[in-house]
Amino acid sequence: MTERALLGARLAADEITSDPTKWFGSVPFVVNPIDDQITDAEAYGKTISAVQNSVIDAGYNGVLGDRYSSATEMVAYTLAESGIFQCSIWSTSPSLSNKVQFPTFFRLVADDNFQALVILELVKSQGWKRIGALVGDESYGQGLLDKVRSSVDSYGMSLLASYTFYTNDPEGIDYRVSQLKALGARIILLFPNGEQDAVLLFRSLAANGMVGPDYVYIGGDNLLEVMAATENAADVANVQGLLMTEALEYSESTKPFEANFLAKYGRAPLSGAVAWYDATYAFAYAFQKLQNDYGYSATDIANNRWLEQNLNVTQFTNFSFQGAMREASWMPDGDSMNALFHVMNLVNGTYNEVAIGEVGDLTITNKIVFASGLTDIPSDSPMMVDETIGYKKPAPVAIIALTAVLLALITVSILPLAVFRDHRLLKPVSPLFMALSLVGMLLCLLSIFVDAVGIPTKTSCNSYMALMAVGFGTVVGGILVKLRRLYRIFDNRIAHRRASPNSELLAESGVIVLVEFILVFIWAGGYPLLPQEHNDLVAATHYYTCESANTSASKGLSAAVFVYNGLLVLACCYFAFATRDIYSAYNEAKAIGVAIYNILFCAIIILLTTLLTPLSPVPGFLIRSAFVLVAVGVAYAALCGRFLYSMVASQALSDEYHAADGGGGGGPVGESGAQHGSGSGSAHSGIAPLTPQQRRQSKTWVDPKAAALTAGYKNDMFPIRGTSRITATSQWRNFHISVMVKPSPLLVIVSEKDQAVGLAVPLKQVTAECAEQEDARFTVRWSKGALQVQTSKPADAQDWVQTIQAFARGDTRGSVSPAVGADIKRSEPLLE
Ligand SMILES: NCCCC(=O)O
Repeated sequence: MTERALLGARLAADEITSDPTKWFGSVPFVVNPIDDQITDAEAYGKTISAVQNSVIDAGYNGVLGDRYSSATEMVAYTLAESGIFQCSIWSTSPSLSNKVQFPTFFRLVADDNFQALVILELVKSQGWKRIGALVGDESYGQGLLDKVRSSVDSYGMSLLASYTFYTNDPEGIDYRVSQLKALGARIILLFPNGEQDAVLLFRSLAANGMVGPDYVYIGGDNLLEVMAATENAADVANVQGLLMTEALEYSESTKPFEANFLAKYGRAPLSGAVAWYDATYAFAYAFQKLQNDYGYSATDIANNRWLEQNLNVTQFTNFSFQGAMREASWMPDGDSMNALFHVMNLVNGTYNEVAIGEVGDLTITNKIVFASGLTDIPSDSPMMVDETIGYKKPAPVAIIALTAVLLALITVSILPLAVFRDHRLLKPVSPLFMALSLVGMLLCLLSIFVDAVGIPTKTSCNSYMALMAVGFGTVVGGILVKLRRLYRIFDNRIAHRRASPNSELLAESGVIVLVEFILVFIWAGGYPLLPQEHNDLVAATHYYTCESANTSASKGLSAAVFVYNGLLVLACCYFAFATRDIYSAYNEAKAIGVAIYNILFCAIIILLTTLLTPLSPVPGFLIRSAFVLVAVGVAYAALCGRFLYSMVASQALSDEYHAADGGGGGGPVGESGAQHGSGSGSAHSGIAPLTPQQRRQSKTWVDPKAAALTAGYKNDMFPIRGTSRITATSQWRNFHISVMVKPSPLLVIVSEKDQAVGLAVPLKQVTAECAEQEDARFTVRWSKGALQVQTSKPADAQDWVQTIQAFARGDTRGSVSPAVGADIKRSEPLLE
């Protein structure tokens, strides 16, 4: 018996003893505390023996207590055979109403069926409809939960979930708390067994981020003990705004009791004291009734002679009296006729009454102050944050605007590639492959628009996947084919003999993209992506994803697409590295390397952020799209933009020159002062050079190569490497190479980049040879050097060897090959 119980009961007993005329004469009425031996559930055996030895055998006439229902049940069970009655003011489990099990138990407090309904009425008064419950495993909580569970429907509410937890399983408490959080419960009923598990529960709620303005906790009356204990202050502080129902004890009618209590003990009574006071009087009235009904004396009562009557609880409690709280009377099962409650609200460590009443008549007396410190009623559901992307939010709009600009630039770029495909600055870097890359880039950019859709559809989900896969494959496939072409021309000693024609390279790109198409068709056709709406109740977010109904197949196909494209990128990186030192007029290999390394970097960032980081949809979209834009932007600049810019700049320079020259013939020497692959030493400028047919039709046109041969002169520009004072041993660099008969037979090599760098070797010292018939390279050797010269086709190489040999002999006609003699075309560009 707690001190507050003992003080309340003793006040009543002393009053009874001090009024012998009214009560029991000289027989004193005494209340003694007996240790119920309860420390935990395992101690119930001790409780039973304590009741047997210290109550029944000791000849007590009645029992006040116990507190918690589980202990009270053990006491009542033990007392049943003896016929000794027991009254509790605190044990509220409905199970104690069972008079078969607990025939001598009665109570001066309403059972929890009433408390549960008052709690539901409180919930209803705030407009809440969704509740959750965390419940201890003992009789009290389970009883409350049973009533809540069976009554929510009639209150128009739903119990999202109820979890029973165990004091000896703290991890289980955490798990159950997190489960409730995942269900989005915001209004949560707490029915712990007692102080110990209530504190564990409070800690778990805090650890799971379930305290604060979004959450409301409502407990039953046993939370009072938890709240009262000062050692729990830190844990209790976490559940500010907590609401707690409690049997109504103190009111205007208890003022006389409070005054007497204060006068006797020098302090105000605590919760429970007045109820124990009334319970003590209940026994006095019951014994007095026994005297009246059966003629027992006070001593007979004290000696338990009345037990011979074998009274049941209905007979024993068949009276009423005006208690300190209110009139006390009982139902036939010994439960109190009174079921008045009030609701307390925890605000900054104090408890304010906010509601009072009974089932069907609960009145809100004061506004509830919630954990926010405000009286605004929190929602019973998470306030879902809209995480859909859409075309209206500022950040996605910015990305979409950038995408639109890049998309327009790339679209506009395709036209000049087609119109000026033979321009001297475009043709060497293959406008066809530029256009192919641009189409791939366009597809990637279009995927951003589709990705940004607010509410995805089956079409948008699969379109995004298809656009990204095919677009990526087209860009990277084109790069791979192009790099491999460079590699074959310059580094692969076996393959270099034959540069791949465009048709072959187009076919290779087509095969790469075809594999992407096949994967996309299998995916979209067999396991299509479907929009999935998500309401994440833990993060309180609403968003959509695209997922296949067959997760395994979808994951497999996703992995196949990633692996395939990853291998393409790795192959590109290999060829980019292998061809990094290839020199060309436009540093083409290096530019492609920059593009592919950048694509690899962006792809890795996108993959890492997509797979490893749990990003919410909008940030995920922003990162994904930003890196697609970077990848496409850099690839565009490196693979296409800079050539178009050079062409436009070159045209502007040409126009300026023509304007200054009055529009007369001739023009400036092309970019960097060198024609690119002219066959005879005459530089071409402008956008559209004359075709061979146009040249032949011109009255003034003279076959330049034939003329040059007749004149004993031949020149061109080729990549050259080897041992000499002006060449690199292994890196190809462009040089003008000339052979001439006059003024003396010479081989002259001049750097394309720096015309001050050159050398001249008498042809008599030079030997020239093609290693093999099909080789597009030829070698020139003299006493101090040996150079490899890379032409674009074997016929050119042989022609040069024959020319060098003929000029060395002083023969200016011996070099004319049948093909050259028939139609001397402008040489094919070096790199293409
Ligand atoms: N009325 C709250 C006391 C708890 C219990 O009955 O176990």
